[in-house]
Amino acid sequence: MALETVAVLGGGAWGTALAQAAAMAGRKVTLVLRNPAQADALNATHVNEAALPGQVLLSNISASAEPVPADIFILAVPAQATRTLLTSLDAKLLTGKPVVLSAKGLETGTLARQSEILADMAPDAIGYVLSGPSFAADVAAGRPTAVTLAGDDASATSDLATALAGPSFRPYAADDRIGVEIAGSLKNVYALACGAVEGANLGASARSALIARGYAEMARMVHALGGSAHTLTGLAGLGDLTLTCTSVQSRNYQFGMALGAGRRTADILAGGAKLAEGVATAPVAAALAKSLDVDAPLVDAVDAFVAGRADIATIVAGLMSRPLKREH
Ligand SMILES: NC(=O)C1=CN([C@@H]2O[C@H](COP(=O)(O)OP(=O)(O)OC[C@H]3O[C@@H](n4cnc5c(N)ncnc54)[C@H](O)[C@@H]3O)[C@@H](O)[C@H]2O)C=CC1
Ligand SMILES: O=C(CO)COP(=O)(O)O
Repeated sequence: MALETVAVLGGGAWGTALAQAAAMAGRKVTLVLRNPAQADALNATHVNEAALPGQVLLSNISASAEPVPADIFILAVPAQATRTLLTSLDAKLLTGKPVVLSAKGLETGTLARQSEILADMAPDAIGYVLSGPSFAADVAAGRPTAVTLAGDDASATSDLATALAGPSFRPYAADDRIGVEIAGSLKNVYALACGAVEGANLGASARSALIARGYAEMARMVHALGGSAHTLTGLAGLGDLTLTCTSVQSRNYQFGMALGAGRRTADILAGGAKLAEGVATAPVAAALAKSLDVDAPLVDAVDAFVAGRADIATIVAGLMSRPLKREH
């Protein structure tokens, strides 16, 4: 199958960074933005000022306000917008094509993973998921980055990884889409918690405890959904969990810091906060855990905290007074 041309749908920070990665890999890339003026400006300046200010994009990237045919599609809109985006597309465009899902979140209402949304909306597309420790600014600037790319067919996934790999962007092929998607979605929820720990000055020890117990919770969820907990040892699991849960560069971590410092979710959102996927995913993850009968005290705690149903002192007291148990 030809893997020469790439259409990236979604021209925010991550879509722009993935367009740059694919261009560095030698592909001919079209970045599809919904704002025609932004597409024109990108074509004129080779900078997507709204998404990655000052970052010069390679010349084999062009922008379009209309979806174009391509050998590879990459979807890079927020998790809650993926279904809307797919609704607006002619599904025939994606028939038989690899479609790389790069959003990290679970859908409100349906509890769906991104690949479930794709299967629903474009059943003839071939779904892959890409996730791992990778800030858009790092990827776009050519700083070394490694991610997981998971798909059902091992040989086709390796070919796709090769088509997207460049000197500074290294996708590792994998086969567990469930594990990768749950890891990418839940790490944002735990990053809110870890940011809150920092915002409330609860200490680095508490943050590491959250990371480790979050990892255990993630493993229970992946197992219950039929994925492999082993996936979590990789880039999409351990890699992204540690990055997002320890870095103030993470938007989820920043949102958590604001909550931990005493601000309310509605006020932070009203203040024009950057996208923090964990805010929408926390209640969905809590509902999913409940439906699977999975014990998920941290997801439940973040859900309650973000929704303003409990303050941080009450949440910490609740978590610390749970019955003692064996670690594994
Ligand atoms: N920024 C980063 O470092 C990384 C982001 N991601 C994930 O990528 C996804 C997107 O994040 P960002 O690009 O960073 O967010 P962003 O806020 O920078 O950009 C989102 C873009 O999606 C566009 N959009 C929203 N709804 C749309 C629709 N219905 N149709 C077309 N375009 C639409 C917006 O106009 C905006 O350009 C999120 O799930 C995020 O977790 C993953 C890895 C790294
Ligand atoms: O997913 C990311 C890094 O891997 C980006 O995290 P934030 O969305 O929290 O900035």
